[in-house]
Amino acid sequence: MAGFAPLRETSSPGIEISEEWSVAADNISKSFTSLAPIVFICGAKNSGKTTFSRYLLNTFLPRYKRVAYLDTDVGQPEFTPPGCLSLTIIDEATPDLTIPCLKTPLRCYFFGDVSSKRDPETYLNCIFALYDHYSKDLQVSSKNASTGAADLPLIINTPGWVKGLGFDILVDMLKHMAATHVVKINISSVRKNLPDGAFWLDELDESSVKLVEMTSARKDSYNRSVLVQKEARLIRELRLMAYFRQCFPSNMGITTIKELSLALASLTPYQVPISSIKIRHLHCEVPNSEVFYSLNATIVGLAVSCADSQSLPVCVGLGIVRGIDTLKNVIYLITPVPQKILTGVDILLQGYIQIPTGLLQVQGCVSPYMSANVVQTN
Ligand SMILES: Nc1ncnc2c1ncn2[C@@H]1O[C@H](COP(=O)(O)OP(=O)(O)OP(=O)(O)O)[C@@H](O)[C@H]1O
Repeated sequence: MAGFAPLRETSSPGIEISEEWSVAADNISKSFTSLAPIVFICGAKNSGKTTFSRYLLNTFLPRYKRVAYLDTDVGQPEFTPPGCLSLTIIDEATPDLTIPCLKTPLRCYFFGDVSSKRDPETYLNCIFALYDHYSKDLQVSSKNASTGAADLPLIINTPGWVKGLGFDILVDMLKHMAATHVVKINISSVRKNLPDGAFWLDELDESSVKLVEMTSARKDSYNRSVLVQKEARLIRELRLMAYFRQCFPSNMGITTIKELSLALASLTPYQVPISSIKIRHLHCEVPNSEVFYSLNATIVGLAVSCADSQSLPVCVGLGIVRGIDTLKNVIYLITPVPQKILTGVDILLQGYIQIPTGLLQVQGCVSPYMSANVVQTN
């Protein structure tokens, strides 16, 4: 029966891989010219881009051993907390296709927002810089000595914002990147999909890119896409909590949000001398007199400036500004970033990533992040 492609159960509960998906992943992983595949995955919201990316990653790994993953979905990144854009090298399969896991990226930039809407130019600059790092430094260095072919495939997962400015951003990405395959996942609600065909090319452009059009894997008996709506805000908060959970050893027995909020509130923070860092708000201007007030009780990107002033500062992780003492000239910071890396940090990047509300309420004490006298100004 047309449209009722057989579904394969995977080891991940609830995830089924259609034959269309499995054939596509297989064909892409076997297509090898002088370069390993560079696969750009796009499509409507909740169409399954991330799930297919994870599945493709697992398909690539036995063959290539290492896969580069460029995450452009700044609201719900795969391996980093929200607000980050990153390039990660993966060398082991994702055991569960439903659960994202945190990994240390090879390179990361803190964009500081959960959508590219407010500053598409900076967003694209970060993505281009990550892609260029792959194409100029990694793709070349990964060339197989005997075959001369590059052995490091790249998967690019993209956000589900495919209309208006979101569409223009996708086109700009595709024009910058030398993708070998563009995987377009369509859903049954046609008007929500990307345009048919090679939508990123101008009329006279020629391209050798292979366009792989496929449909979302789950369908109902009327062949309509079954889209599982995600609670984006909740997912973001859980990702941030999972990130800051890393401040503690895994055997510490922190299993609830309450336990985590208490543990974070009791953790001895790092003291960062104000004189050793620059503070930069990424998306708005803060008057000098308000900088510390605006910084207090926020999540910041911990960044290291580059010798080349044109390059974007590289983000090594996130921190919670626990308090600021302007008499002692120190900022108190909670972060899972190890001290030896933290000592290289010279910029705190502030954006719109907020402390999850669940962590602000600590039973038994005044919320440590919000107490009125944390910032001393005289
Ligand atoms: N093949 C599948 N089998 C079962 N569930 C699926 C499958 N594909 C996607 N889903 C579910 O649908 C939801 C959306 O999937 P996914 O996150 O992969 O979509 P997305 O296109 O990346 O979303 P977004 O546009 O928000 O980035 C998830 O809950 C996912 O588990």
